[in-house]
Amino acid sequence: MTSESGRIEFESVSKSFSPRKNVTTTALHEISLTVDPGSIFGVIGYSGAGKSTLIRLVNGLERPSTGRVLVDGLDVGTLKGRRLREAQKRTGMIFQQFNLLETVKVRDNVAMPLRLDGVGAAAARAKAEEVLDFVGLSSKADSFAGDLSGGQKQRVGIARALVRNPRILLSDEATSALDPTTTAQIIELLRSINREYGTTILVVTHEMDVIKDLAHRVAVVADGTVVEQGTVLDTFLRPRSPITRDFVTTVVPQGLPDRVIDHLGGDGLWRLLLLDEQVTQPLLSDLISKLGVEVNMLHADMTEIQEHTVGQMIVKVTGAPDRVAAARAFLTERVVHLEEVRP
Ligand SMILES: Nc1ncnc2c1ncn2[C@@H]1O[C@H](COP(=O)(O)OP(=O)(O)OP(=O)(O)O)[C@@H](O)[C@H]1O
Repeated sequence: MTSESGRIEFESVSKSFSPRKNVTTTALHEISLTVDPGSIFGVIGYSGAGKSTLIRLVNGLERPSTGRVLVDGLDVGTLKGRRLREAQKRTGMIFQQFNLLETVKVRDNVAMPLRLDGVGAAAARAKAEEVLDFVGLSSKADSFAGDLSGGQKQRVGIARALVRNPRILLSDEATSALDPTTTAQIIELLRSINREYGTTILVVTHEMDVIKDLAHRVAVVADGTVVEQGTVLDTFLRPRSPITRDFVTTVVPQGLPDRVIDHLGGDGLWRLLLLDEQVTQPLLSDLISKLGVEVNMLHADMTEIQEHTVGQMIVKVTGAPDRVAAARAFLTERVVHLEEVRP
């Protein structure tokens, strides 16, 4: 297997379900996406957007109605029997509800995929212990899975997903049942798997925080279609569609209360985004001293996105109309993004 393996391509993929006669649900419509080998790709959408269906197409748990899903060039939707099982070994999967056998010991849960592949008990056990060590759970190998905390169960789920050395890890809302601290630990573990093994990770989630902390690229899905895709940083800085804006707002609140906007509204009420060294500039003092305007700072925050610092300020600039226009031009030069604030 080369380090270039682990590529996933969706080529105009649609998927419909017909659970009953005369009833058809289109879960995915004309999806085209490429997930590069060794990257972490996030898919975000609300409940029912088609995320689980999308991820299940990658390991052949669902087949496209039209279009193709290629894993390292292999058209997964056409495979059957032994060839499908071989392809499925390239992908591991983790789930929101962990899907462990609760009354089975942790070590045996992890070794299970290898035992089902026909690997001998001793070799399967040795490999299970190796991956349990990687996820930091060696000490729980003899515990029953049902006796572990949620975060520990997800570590076991991850160990089980890694036991066949997959080139791709699929994560279906893997942190959605966990508290914020445990979520951060699981995200760090997934990042370390990506770093150390070059494993491609495809993660579906409804939480923009997870995208921010984990993914390199993101696609936003709504009603079975991709409404926007790009790098995570760019998506946070310049969300284009309303739904993407809504997701970004859950991490970087973008508004002021409407009452405040109504009170201050009109020209000069701006939201500024600053990137990396821009956040340490004496921006507002320069603005005041060079352009002679008044500046009222209404909101400021800072966050880390993909090893970049992103600062946000909402300001109200007042002065003569030509001075306010000059202030706008001055700021546009010095920040990465400026927009009017409206209710
Ligand atoms: N096996 C199935 N039979 C019939 N309809 C299905 C099936 N699987 C999914 N659907 C439908 O396809 C649409 C997308 O479902 P999917 O589970 O992929 O969405 P999701 O974004 O993962 O949502 P959630 O986060 O709530 O699981 C929904 O309307 C769902 O009812």
